[in-house]
Amino acid sequence: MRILVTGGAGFIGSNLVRMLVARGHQVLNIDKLTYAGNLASLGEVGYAPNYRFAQVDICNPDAMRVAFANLRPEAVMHLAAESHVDRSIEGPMEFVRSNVVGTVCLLEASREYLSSFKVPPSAFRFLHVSTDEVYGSLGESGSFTETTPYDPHSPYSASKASADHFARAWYSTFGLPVIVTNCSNNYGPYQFPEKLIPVVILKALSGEPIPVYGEGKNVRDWLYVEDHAEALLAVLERGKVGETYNIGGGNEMRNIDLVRFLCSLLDEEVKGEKVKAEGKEGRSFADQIMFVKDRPGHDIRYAIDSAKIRNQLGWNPKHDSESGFRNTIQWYLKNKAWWQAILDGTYRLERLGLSEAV
Ligand SMILES: Cc1cn([C@H]2C[C@H](O)[C@@H](COP(=O)(O)OP(=O)(O)O[C@H]3O[C@H](C)C(=O)[C@H](O)[C@H]3O)O2)c(=O)[nH]c1=O
Repeated sequence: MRILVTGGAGFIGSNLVRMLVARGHQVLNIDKLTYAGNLASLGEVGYAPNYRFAQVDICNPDAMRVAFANLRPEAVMHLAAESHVDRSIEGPMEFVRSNVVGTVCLLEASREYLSSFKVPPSAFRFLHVSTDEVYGSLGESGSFTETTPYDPHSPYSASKASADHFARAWYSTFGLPVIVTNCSNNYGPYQFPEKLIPVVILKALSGEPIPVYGEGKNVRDWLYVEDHAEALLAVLERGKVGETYNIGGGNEMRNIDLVRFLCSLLDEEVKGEKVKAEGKEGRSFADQIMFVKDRPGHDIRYAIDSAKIRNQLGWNPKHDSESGFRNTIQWYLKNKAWWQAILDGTYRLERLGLSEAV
């Protein structure tokens, strides 16, 4: 398929693009390259004949017209978004602009493309990728289904909820063939070091305190990013237009249990000389855990019911928490150049197509 991916230089986007390109799809990756967009996350994919990249803001209608005309996509997979809850509390407006206005601009650009190029809706799909945070916060039991009413709490989840509503409105009102997906917490290679998993790994390795918000009792469901990418492709290929699909990893954990588990895996993976050299012999990375001020409005628990996508589309996550988290730790241990450049700020040069040596 010819697929226009938005946000393909981000964490989930780059993992998805890698998979699509490897499977032979023609991909045009549109990314504005804001702070978390990083072309280094795509590496060798950049040279594939079935991959192209354009640094484009989805809010720029002229640039989007050119992108649609160049690719003539059969599908849009919309992942471009501001995604970090803490940042949305610090500065909500960027979330409104990227997630709400950006999505509406893209819906409009898609509608205009179908009309200008006389593409029948049956030959096109718009996959809007969203989050389980739109459903709000659960108590100790229950899980979100596709019919759970929306109840977002953070500026981030409110912006995603709004975008979901706009996407569905373009289906109901204009007949744009929209499908919405809502996923749980993703983790895996190339995740920007502001989210919990890379924060834990990198703080542990640097010997700094590992911050756990509040008492660490909040519960999240963890989905390995490659399983998520597989789910998105299953929805694109076999999902029903106008429907919503929840995508969860089936790995619910309290934050503190997860952080302790990651520390125990790190103890095993970073053993021997390095640990000795840092004077940590006989100690666990868990000793670095520090409880810090809680996130305002911190949702207690997310749990997702993935029965619909499992039963109707035959998708199942392949990674359990042991294999997924171990792979992730090993990836961060092997790919220091990737994250060190982010910590140093030098990865920004990648966006300009320049190397550090220039
Ligand atoms: C960064 C950080 C986080 N936390 C806590 C806060 C959460 O309860 C949990 C995970 O936090 P994180 O910011 O990694 O992810 P969420 O706020 O759950 O949201 C994430 O998963 C959803 C589905 C999206 O849609 C978001 O885009 C994505 O960012 O760990 C800490 O305790 N310490 C830390 O240093």
